Amino acid sequence: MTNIKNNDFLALTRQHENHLPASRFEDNKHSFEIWDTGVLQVSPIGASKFDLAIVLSAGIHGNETAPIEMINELIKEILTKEITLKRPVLFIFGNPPSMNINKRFVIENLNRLFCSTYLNGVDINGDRTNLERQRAEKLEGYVARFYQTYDSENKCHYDLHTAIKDSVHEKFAVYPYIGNSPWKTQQFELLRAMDVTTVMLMQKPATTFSYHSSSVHGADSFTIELGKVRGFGENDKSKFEKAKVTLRNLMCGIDVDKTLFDEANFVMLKVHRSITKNYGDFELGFDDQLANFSEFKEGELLAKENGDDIVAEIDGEAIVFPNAAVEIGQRAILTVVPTSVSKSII
Ligand SMILES: O=C(O)CCC(=O)N[C@@H](CCC(=O)O)C(=O)O
Ligand SMILES: [Zn+2]
Repeated sequence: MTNIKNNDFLALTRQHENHLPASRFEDNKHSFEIWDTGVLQVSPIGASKFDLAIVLSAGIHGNETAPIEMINELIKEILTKEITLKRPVLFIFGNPPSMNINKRFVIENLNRLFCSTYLNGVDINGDRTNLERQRAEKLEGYVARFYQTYDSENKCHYDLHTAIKDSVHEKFAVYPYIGNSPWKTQQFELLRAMDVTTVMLMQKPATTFSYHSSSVHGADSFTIELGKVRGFGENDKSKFEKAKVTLRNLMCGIDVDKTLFDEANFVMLKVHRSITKNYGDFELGFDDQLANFSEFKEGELLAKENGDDIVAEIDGEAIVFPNAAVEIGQRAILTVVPTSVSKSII
């Protein structure tokens, strides 16, 4: 029997924002293990070998509520036996205390603390071990435990977000840097099924959750931006339906057809550069409301700091995730340019 009241794992998580004791229960189809607040492993009963182990995370930023609500609904469908999983899934609500204050984070951006970055330096209060640093370390441990438990041939991780700004391309994915490895048609088709046809190819390592799963565990891993930041209960669920159906299918063993891949169906972009905020007076050179993927001409102003202008280096350089309020030393703008994946894809 479930010990999740009203089958609402999000409510349980938010009621216990810092800790939930580990527990286990099962029905005739699935075993459920709560590992911590916001961390739930669900596994099909009866099989011991699986072709794919799936990590689904949301709420790494607490105010990005649409994917949090979507994942909660998928969990509810399992708990109420509406659907039956074919593959084990680790569900993660990343930062429950920040969900409860409707903020991106409490002290520090959790999505800059992975790959053991939580060990480095101190936060703005001089603290080495704030809750977000502790959470990053724990989440890394849970993901490792999950992938080690199943030791499946394939691993994937979809880290679901929503963006702060409007966006020329409403839904888009970040494909973490994978060195010389090829991009995967299967993954592009899965994104397309989710209604995500704009993909940003990262060109170097990062300290994000998706890069961590990709680089440490070899998972097919993505940060996926499904729309714009809104409060709990304010999201238009119809806009997330294709993402939800695709993830439900994946969990239930229904895969996309990778032979349908055609690059013409996508907007493929590669990161041209990452502009770091180096001084406290950093300011954007454009309207704060400008949409992600707005293009600039060579020489147009992107930002100013310490008396210097930072300008577009080439025509068509487009901005993504502009944020002058980040901490000094962090990424304040990404710029992207068109690219092709045709030379390195399987
Ligand atoms: O809209 C924004 O400025 C931020 C949206 C967001 O949280 N994006 C992620 C992207 C992570 C990645 O680069 O893989 C982030 O900034 O953490
Ligand atoms: Zn986010």
